[in-house]
Amino acid sequence: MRPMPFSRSLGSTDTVAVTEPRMQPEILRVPRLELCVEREGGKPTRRAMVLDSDFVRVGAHPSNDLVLSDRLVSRFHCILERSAQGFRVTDVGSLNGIWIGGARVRDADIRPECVIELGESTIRVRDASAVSETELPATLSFGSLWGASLAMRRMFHVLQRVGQSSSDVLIEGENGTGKELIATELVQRSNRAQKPLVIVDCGAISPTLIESELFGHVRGSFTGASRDRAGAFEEADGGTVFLDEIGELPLDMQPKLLRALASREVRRVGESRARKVDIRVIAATNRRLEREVNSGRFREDLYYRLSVVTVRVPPLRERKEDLPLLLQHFLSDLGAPEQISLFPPDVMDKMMRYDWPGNVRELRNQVERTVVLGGDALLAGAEASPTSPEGHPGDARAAEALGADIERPFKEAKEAMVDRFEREYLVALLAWASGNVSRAARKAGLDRMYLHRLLQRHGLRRGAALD
Ligand SMILES: Nc1ncnc2c1ncn2[C@@H]1O[C@H](COP(=O)(O)OP(=O)(O)OP(=O)(O)O)[C@@H](O)[C@H]1O
Repeated sequence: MRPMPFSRSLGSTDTVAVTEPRMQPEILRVPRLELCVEREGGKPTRRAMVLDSDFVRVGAHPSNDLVLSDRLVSRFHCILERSAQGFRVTDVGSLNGIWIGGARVRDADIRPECVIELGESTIRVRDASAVSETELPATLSFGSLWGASLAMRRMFHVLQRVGQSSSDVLIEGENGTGKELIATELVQRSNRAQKPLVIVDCGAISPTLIESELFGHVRGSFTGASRDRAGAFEEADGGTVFLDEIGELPLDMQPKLLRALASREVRRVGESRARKVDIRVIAATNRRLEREVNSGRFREDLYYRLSVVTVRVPPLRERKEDLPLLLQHFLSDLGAPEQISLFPPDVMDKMMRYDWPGNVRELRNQVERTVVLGGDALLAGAEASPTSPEGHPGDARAAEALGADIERPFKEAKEAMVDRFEREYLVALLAWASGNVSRAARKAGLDRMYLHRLLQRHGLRRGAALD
């Protein structure tokens, strides 16, 4: 697909007109901040680091970018990152908090000369000679991922480098920001592209089954284990395991995963023999794992192991300049580029003002909905909150299309309609997820076991499903 011409603004320092992806690298001027530690653990000090990457982790643990030796600073205390407004500091669940100007703040936009207090340490934020120059490839896409914002283009740059390496990767980002798409693109660029990619949704598998899903089991090792079965790690041998929603992994499974990652060996449930596996692990989460570590829900050592290479995907509300390009992309994908006329300037204005809590997935759905149902659908979607009880004007038309049969008693007609709906929904859902029930359950927001039962009821899946 080729995006239509549009222009993007990178802020006051830099406005560039973009017509289509160009091959020449481009010099981007990126504002920088300097972080000066003026007090550390109660003692005066003077050390500085320049913040010209997209985020910096601050805390007492050695894996942070800025490590503070202070007994009152948490292992993972706060994050300083670029935002649409400039820079932001966010407390990631520290015990003693972050303080600015005598007030405890959870997150705040920061400016040069702002002083952040944590424990018995202080960091002064300074302007680091205004800007740094970064050479970025002048591309607006990374495979099927599109983005024109500075944040996305910097991420594409990082992804290009990560794609060429074989290291494990952690992808962090809110729901619908494209984490799975990134994982797929990374796999396609790696020398494991022709080897299996096994996706495990740690959030959709019951805690009692997750060990078997990951590492396999031998017959009789638990009720329902009627035959030997290889787990995801063995199935992916030579290829990649994508551990989605890694933040949901039960605490008691975490040391086992850590051992498998460190040794590249797995033991099936009920078996003492270790089996060697050659895998690359890509993990994704919509949680701030630092916060999970601080609250004891995620093991520090596993986080440390997973986060060696971290890619952070910014939420769509932080990069609204991506909207026109994404819109063009989705319209082209739908084979309806001319439907851009459904998005006149007043609609674009509303889209720009909307926060997109469901991120790019929500945008994609809204665009599809608008193309199918007409302009009203998107206006309503962008104005009402996603949980708005008012519904969309298009719903009336959609209900009519359901064809309610008044020749039958209400109860019977309703049951028949629900039945038809369930079946159609499940068929489409399974097709979308290429038969992968975990993925399907996650997309539909259903418990995996419940989805299995539904599939069985509609004759869409044979057998007891899990074994
Ligand atoms: N930058 C992008 N360019 C084009 N399409 C995108 C982009 N980001 C996300 N999408 C689309 O948005 C939808 C959601 O993406 P994806 O499933 O990868 O998100 P996710 O972060 O893994 O979500 P979740 O955490 O809910 O599983 C997909 O249809 C994907 O193709």
